[in-house]
Amino acid sequence: MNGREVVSAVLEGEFVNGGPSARRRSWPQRLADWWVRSPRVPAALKSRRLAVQAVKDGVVAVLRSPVRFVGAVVRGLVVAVRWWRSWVRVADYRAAAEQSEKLADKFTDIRALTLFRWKVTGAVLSLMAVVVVVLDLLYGNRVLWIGGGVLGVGLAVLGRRKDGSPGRKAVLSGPRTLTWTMDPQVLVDAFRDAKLIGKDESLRLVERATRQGDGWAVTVDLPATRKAADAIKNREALASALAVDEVQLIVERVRGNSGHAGRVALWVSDEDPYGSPPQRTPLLDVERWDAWRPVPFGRDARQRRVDLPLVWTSLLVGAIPRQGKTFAARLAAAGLILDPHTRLYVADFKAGKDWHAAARVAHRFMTGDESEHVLALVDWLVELVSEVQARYRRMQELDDLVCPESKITPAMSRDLSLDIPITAIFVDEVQIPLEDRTPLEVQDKKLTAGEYAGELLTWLARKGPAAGIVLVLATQRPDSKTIPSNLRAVLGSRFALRVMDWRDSNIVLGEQMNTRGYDSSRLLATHKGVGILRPDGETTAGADVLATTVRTYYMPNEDWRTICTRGRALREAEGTLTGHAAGQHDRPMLDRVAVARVVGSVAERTEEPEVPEPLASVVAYLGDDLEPGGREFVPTAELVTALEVEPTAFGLRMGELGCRPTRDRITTEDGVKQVRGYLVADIRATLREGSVLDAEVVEDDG
Ligand SMILES: Nc1ncnc2c1ncn2[C@@H]1O[C@H](COP(=O)(O)OP(=O)(O)OP(=O)(O)O)[C@@H](O)[C@H]1O
Repeated sequence: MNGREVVSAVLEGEFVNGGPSARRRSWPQRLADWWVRSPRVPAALKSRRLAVQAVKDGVVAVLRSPVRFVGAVVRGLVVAVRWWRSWVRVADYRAAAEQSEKLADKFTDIRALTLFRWKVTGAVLSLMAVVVVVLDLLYGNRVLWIGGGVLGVGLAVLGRRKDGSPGRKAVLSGPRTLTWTMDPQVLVDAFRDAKLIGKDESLRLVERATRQGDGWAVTVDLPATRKAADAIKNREALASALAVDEVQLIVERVRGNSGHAGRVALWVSDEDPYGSPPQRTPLLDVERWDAWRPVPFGRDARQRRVDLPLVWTSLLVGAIPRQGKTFAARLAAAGLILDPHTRLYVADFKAGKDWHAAARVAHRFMTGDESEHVLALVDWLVELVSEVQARYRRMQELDDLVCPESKITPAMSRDLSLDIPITAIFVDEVQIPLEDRTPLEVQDKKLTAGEYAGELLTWLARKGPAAGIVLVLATQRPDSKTIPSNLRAVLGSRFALRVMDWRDSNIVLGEQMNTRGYDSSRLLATHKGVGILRPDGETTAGADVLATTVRTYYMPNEDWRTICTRGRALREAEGTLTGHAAGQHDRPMLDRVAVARVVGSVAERTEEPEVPEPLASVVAYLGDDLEPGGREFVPTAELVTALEVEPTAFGLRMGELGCRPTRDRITTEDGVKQVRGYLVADIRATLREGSVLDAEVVEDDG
């Protein structure tokens, strides 16, 4: 099946979702809707693709039936012989005698019975032989055929595969990888082994395994009360049960009208989906791009295109060195470069060659990692803050037709007379300016250049997107000290390539993302350019998909240069080449005092005490449950598992912070139990003492 079909299969679950307009629908639409959703209508009648699949399955079933019949007969024969053996040996009587240690007493009885059963066997066989010979003489060969046929069917029925059918289980069952495509029972066993369903529970197959792209796809319904989200979370256990590497297994929820909270779509790739050579960016084939369209970013494991929306959001890229951060940030830049109506600010603190070509198109450009560069960045940010304020003032003056909300629109961004183009600022290795300790005095307040840059960036990420400012920050050090939590909380899209551990991954992707099954420290070092993308808003994978593993397109320097040259030519043609690229090296005109005042007032309001770990993780984990009316009690075991912490150290640290555990009753699958845990009211009280509750609610961007 080709790639386009794969995408449409996924979108099927996404788009049928009715908005407000879906309320008043005509009856044919409602009938169509019912048809798609009804469990009574066979899946094969719901779509052309499924019908074709059903026909193919039918043909395969017919072709395979002789082989399956012979298999069933052989199994039936084995079952029959085993049964006869245990009968003739009087196995049940013998076992009972053995158990009650009376085997010696009963030995004579058993022997007599065995002898008798042998005789019965001999007599029956002789009788059957005589009957067959006589019938054969009377009616000819036909009897043998009919007898053989009846016996074969009988044995096949006895040997058919069914739950609990007798037979030995192979200890080494060979590669399980593809068996499940033929035998759904293997899939059920895998879900059981992965503890995603109970021993007595089963799965409902929504769609049989079908070939999609370079792998197999199957959709199943979990039993009632089991959640698809848990299947996603425990993908690794499932991959182990199916005997594949976890990068080969994609588990997704099916949402919308044809999905529900317990419906899971699985896709198992034949081989490492990121093992093949990377693809080049499709932007190379286009003359120009529209910044308002999501930028082609990469492909997921199933080779579905993943696009990244940039306008109205901001992006944080984090990873350990040499994993492809700069390459990823450049992909985002490439889309904007090919739109002549965007203005670019590029600050390359990596000070390498990677960004060089952008100097030809950027309104402001610098490369270097000295203090002077950090101060220059601060100036740019001050300039942008004034610009954002000026834009809001200008938007207020515009009539409702041009500017319906206090937000930039595509038409406004392209109107040269308004002069409010989409403006993107790219800062590579943003940890360098953020950690800079050059002293600054802003409005009589002494602070470092790093702190001020952090405040300005936070202000821009918060206020800028609606005014057309796009922030793209890449960092090698995604720790909480380097990127202030206030700043992280307002960066909408995140892309985490490989990092050192799950904490760093959560810092880039958002609190608790590891417990939801997204941990970029699990990515392989050899998989360069592969990362977890948590986009802001709708992507091609659908608005409901929390995050996707993406392999970015490969855009080496030569392609990057081509795109920058093309971007320059477009700007020259449109008359939008400005600033650095146009040879104007003037320093920005700055109203530092006014900017310090607006940023300072926001910064003061948002300056909140940090919640220490592990309390911060507990708070993030509890989320809304922390509010009054949420949960009253949370077991320690649950927290320890969810946060992946060492229990003793966790208990000690929580104690130091003022949270003492208590015992309470909880209802589990095995009945009511008394367990240790924390009262949520106590956690709330501890936070309030440190007056940090509000702070963390802002910070909890997960
Ligand atoms: N999508 C991709 N496919 C294949 N290889 C890639 C991809 N993206 C990046 N790479 C490779 O990864 C290498 C490192 O990329 P990049 O320079 O972007 O890393 P970085 O994370 O920015 O490193 P540093 O932290 O040192 O700045 C590149 O040389 C490139 O060859």
